[in-house]
Amino acid sequence: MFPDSRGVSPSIMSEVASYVLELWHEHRIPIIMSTLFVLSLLRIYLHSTEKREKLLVIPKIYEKVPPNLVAGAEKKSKTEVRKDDSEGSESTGTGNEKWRAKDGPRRIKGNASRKARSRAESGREARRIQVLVFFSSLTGSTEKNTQLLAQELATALGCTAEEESGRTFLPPRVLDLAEVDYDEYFIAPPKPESEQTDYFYLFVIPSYNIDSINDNFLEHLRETHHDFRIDTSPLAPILGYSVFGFGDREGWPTEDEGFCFQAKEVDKWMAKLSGRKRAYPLGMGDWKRDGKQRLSEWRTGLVDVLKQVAQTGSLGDGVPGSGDPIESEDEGEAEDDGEVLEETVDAKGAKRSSGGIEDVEDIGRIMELSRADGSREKSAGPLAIDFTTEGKSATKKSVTVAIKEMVPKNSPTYTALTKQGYSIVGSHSGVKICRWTKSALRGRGSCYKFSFYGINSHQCMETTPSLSCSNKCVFCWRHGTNPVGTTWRWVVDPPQLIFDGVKENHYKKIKMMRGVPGVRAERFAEAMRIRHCALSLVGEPIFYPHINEFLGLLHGERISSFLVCNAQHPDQLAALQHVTQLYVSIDASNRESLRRIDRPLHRDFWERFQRCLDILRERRFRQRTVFRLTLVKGFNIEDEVEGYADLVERGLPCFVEVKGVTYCGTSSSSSAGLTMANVPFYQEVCDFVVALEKALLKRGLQYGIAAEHAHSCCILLASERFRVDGKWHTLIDYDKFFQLLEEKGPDGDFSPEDYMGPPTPEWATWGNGGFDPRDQRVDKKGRPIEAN
Ligand SMILES: Cc1cc2nc3c(=O)[nH]c(=O)nc-3n(C[C@H](O)[C@H](O)[C@H](O)COP(=O)(O)O)c2cc1C
Ligand code: SF4
Repeated sequence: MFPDSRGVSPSIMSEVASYVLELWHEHRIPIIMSTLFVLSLLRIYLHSTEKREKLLVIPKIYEKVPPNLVAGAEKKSKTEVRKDDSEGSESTGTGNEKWRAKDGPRRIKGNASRKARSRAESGREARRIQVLVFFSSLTGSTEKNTQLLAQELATALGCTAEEESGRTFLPPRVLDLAEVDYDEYFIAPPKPESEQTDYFYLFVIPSYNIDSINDNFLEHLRETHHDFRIDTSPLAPILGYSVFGFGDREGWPTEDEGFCFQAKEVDKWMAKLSGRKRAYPLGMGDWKRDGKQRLSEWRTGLVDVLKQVAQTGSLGDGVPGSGDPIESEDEGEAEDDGEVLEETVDAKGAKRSSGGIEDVEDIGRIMELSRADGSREKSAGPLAIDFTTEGKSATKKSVTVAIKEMVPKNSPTYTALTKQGYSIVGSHSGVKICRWTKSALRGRGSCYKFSFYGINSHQCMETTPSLSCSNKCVFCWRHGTNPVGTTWRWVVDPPQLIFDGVKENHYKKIKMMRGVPGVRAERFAEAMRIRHCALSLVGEPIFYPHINEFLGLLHGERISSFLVCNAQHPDQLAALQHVTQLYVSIDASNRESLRRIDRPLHRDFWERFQRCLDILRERRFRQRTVFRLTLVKGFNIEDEVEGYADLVERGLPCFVEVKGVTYCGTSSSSSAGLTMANVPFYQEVCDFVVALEKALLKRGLQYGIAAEHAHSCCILLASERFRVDGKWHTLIDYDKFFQLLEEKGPDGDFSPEDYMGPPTPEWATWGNGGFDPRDQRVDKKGRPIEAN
């Protein structure tokens, strides 16, 4: 071998080469790994020190998302994957760096948008709302109605095409479901043309039981919901949605038979896709009859909601179940303004109210003690007034003490009552939506007062100006949490404050129902005008020192008053001015039974009770008086018929309402030994009423069984004064009542007959069950449930 030109022999070179090759073969993996590692480090270093453009993966609409939301916003961009696909590899249109879809299955997420949405909902920035009105139409009527709807919405929301800039609302856009690309609107909200725009979806859908565009559309919604690549709520970024359906009652008389069934379907799928953003109840109208009127009511309600959304950026709170796709069978708590028997002790509540200064009753006791000590505090507040003690002691008890609030905000009583759904107004008043109001809003039946007296449950407010009571009835559903006492020793709130507060809270609670599936748009709209007030919630309304002024405020707004008192405050009863209907609870027929059932705090409870009956007798031609009997098996049914007949003879009420106690589930009443076994069967209530009627006739008293509401185990006996030409007239002419009141004043001389209404509807009379035929009660399989 000869050395090469550099003087290295070829044999040495070949040896070196084979050595290197050998080395490579032996260590190639560590070498490759180390090289890759070093390269990665180098890349990371260069990347972190590089001066880069701002990361612009966020769609322009949410451009100002704070840095901590950038990651979320990146996900948001993914929601547009399908849209991007449909647009090829074009930019998203914002001019920003586009998001490139990767190969393989893609997941479309709505949750990132939720972050952006919550920001949008915070209302911190002036944003625009784009209402999109989708419709379908085969024969054209829905299209016409939708165009008109959009124009009316534009006017009501204050936006026109010419004046769009600077407005909160952009002019609504009408979109035909036969023409739109579903992917563009129903996989994610579309990309807005301008920044700061949020969407609100409306649908006007006629139903067709033949193949139509509706089927394609519904199929798309269904598929989107079930597509594993797409989040279950990809439309969550929209502000809200609502659906109106057109149908034909002639061919499809009821919902079960298919009336507006496709609108209901759209409503259901949109609830799922939007993450429960039903902003207003599903509206339905018969195109031949009430369609236009229903659509206009629906629009009016929607405008309110849209304005609220514009103001607050959100739909506001809803009751549990709001926005759910379909109705649940649960109608909420089983309480109403009747008496409810509960089964077991609410352990928590009971514990809380048993120790320390936890109850107004305790506060009262402590005040008594402090008085006994002689340690009277000087107070700048109003004097304590004893309203319940007669004559002599009234002045004596006007002791100067520091007046406290009945239910202070920081008290366990307040917490317990609010937990049970009460809104506390001021310091001693409360309001709550009763189960019948909710039920009527959903078309599932009204309370017995609709059948007997024509009270619309969905327009009825249940309230009390005094949460305190002087009884501790065993069947009281107040979980033992309401304050009790025999005298008023608390701060007295002015009637106007209470009136404004209870109305405000009632409406607030009604509004919280608007996302609940099954709520009927027309009833929801009607519910926004209170027409009746049941003063019977919890506590004793006539305990409130300004009850007459409070009634004046109710009547001033033409709200009828049904006042229930416990027959323990004769002085207040005597001073009471006109109410639409005056109730006295008659929980037992004799002293011992009353003591056992009502557990009254007054020692002279029986005398007070009897005085109240006498007052009712005197007033029977001025007030529409009612005895309310609540039957509790084992307590006040057996062998008491004669005793009750005696009481009726003494008080001569216009009506006697007999109601079986209602079962509720939890209670402090178990301490009184009550169980479900104490709830009488409807047949037992019927038997009792028949026996009572007989006992009354035996005494020569002209009463008869006028009406029934089997659904709530309630039967009405009425004086013959309310039978005209052989027909019962238990309904009330409310307009006439207000007219008389306005003409003659709150102490005016007019009688219950003067505002007697038309005949009791046939379906409500004795033997016909009494279930409101406008409503439908169905079981889980949609089968009608017999009302009686
Ligand atoms: C063939 C046909 C089938 C229909 N099916 C239903 C139905 O199942 N339920 C319903 O409530 N209305 C039904 N309707 C009534 C329509 O929904 C109603 O007439 C609607 O106003 C039509 O709207 P359009 O003129 O925009 O197509 C049907 C009407 C037709 C002509
Ligand atoms: S009268 Fe009013 S508060 Fe009472 S149960 Fe009926 S709807 Fe409810």
